[in-house]
Amino acid sequence: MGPPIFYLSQVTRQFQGLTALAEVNLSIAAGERVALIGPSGAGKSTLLSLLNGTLLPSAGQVTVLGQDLRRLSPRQRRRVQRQIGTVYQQHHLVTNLSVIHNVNAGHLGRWSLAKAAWSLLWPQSVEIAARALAQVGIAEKLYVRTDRLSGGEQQRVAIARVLVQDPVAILADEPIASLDPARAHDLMALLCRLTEQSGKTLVISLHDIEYAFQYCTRLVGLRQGQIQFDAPPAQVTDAMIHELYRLEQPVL
Ligand SMILES: Nc1ncnc2c1ncn2[C@@H]1O[C@H](COP(=O)(O)OP(=O)(O)OP(=O)(O)O)[C@@H](O)[C@H]1O
Repeated sequence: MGPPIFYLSQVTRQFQGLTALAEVNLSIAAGERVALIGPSGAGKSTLLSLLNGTLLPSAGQVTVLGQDLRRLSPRQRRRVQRQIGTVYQQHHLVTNLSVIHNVNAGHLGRWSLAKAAWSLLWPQSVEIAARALAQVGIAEKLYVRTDRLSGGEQQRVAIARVLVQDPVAILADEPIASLDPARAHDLMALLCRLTEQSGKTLVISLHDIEYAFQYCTRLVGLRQGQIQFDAPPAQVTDAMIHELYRLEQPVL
């Protein structure tokens, strides 16, 4: 097995005195499909933000593609960050622009300002955008205004934008939370297919654990900022899940 894509050693992240993650150790290799599960506030989004460098740790070390993000200049850090694509539940699309502009935003880290500006008038890299849209199953929407699409289609545009970026790893924060079960399964299957085909790594936070069991190769259970278990689905028992989501008993 090659060097890990993500490596966290004793990572703690605090927000104004609140500890969102505490002394987390985690190593994720190329091609893994890792689900982050656990109750609200467990630290799943915080962990994803550490993996893509949106947040830096308060203590400990986060290594992405062999680079310690805290030791890099902003420019070097951006170069590493471009290799990590993130799909958010709120898709962060500019909905009054056509789909192609939103997909092309995946190039922005690499394009010059002039090319980016020019692309607003004359879309560049049409073929690449069209291929990405075909991969997510909405090839015909290339020139449609983004706000004319359904929520599920907009989610696919967000994934196409990440594909154009051609990242080594895809992170997804609750990507199926607003979808009905049929569309949620469809999207999970799509994310698996896209990452499996190209050997990309997938790290995905999920509220609905059924999808984690069905589609991921590894489940990381987070509770109160700590990893409670880290195992393949076949080794995760009902008792472990029950314990993960257990409500705290109020102190009387
Ligand atoms: N920017 C922030 N400022 C202050 N506190 C934060 C910030 N981001 C997260 N937190 C806190 O850190 C803890 C972990 O939050 P996080 O969003 O990572 O959890 P989560 O497991 O993703 O929850 P959910 O499933 O509800 O999205 C929570 O107590 C949250 O309130």
